[in-house]
Amino acid sequence: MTSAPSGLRLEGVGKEFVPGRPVLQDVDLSVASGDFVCVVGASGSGKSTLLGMVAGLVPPTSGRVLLDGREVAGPGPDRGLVFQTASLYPWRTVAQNVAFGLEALGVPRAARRERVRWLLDEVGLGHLAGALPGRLSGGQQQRVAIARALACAPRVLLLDEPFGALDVQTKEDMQLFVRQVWQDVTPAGERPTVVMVTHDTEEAVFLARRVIVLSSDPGRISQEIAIGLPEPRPLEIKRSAEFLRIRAEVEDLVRAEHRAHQARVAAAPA
Ligand SMILES: Nc1ncnc2c1ncn2[C@@H]1O[C@H](COP(=O)(O)OP(=O)(O)OP(=O)(O)O)[C@@H](O)[C@H]1O
Repeated sequence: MTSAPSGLRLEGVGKEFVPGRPVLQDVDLSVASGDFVCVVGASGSGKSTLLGMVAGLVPPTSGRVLLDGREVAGPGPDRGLVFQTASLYPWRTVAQNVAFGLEALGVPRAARRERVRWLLDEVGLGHLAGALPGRLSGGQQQRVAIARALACAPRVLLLDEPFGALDVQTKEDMQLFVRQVWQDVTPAGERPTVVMVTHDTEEAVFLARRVIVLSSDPGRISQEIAIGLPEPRPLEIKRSAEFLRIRAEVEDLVRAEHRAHQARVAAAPA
């Protein structure tokens, strides 16, 4: 018996919300288990749609999404999702928010408590376990959302512009944090696969081991750039010549896609 290929695979994936007007077309992508991939591209190129398909929230019009060889047919605990706004349950404490998915899975109370405690320590918020989300800063709320997404030990962590609403310093703290989480997310040290959408090319190059650039009209993968920066990556690496070179390359690609999109919009009949 051969074992199923491990990791995430998109095979000829396309999406049309309006028939005949594809948002995404022929997307082929393989993400090895434990890899960290960032998706960048012009606004409206279909980045969130792509993530939504992996999450199982957006059914593809064509092609298929496979996780460890099994076709994704809907949301599941093997994929954790975090959006730009933390969307925590305001009436539940921090610990209760993190425990939500574990309750839904019927994990016994003692095991739940232990897992939640471990996760809150991991995200540096153990002291706020009993607080309501309204008391937390934006960065803290995103940490809780990430802890909640990790609670069921997902195979894949899907991040959709998770730090887009944060100030620059908090954002950098969160970038270091998410890389740390990626490195030691379970007591066993197992690494989740991370797929993150961001508008911020510096963030993409700092975080990812591979950056995927989407083209527009329809969205397709136009480039895949391996980020060969050394590990671990301190913030200072952002000032290195190699980092700046890769960042400029990614920025040029995204800018070219954006301009091509604008030119097509301008040329389209009114
Ligand atoms: N549920 C939906 N129904 C109809 N059209 C949709 C739906 N979701 C997305 N779209 C359209 O699909 C296109 C791609 O949207 P998507 O949000 O995936 O792009 P994006 O690259 O994430 O954009 P941004 O960078 O601005 O967040 C847009 O034209 C959007 O209007």
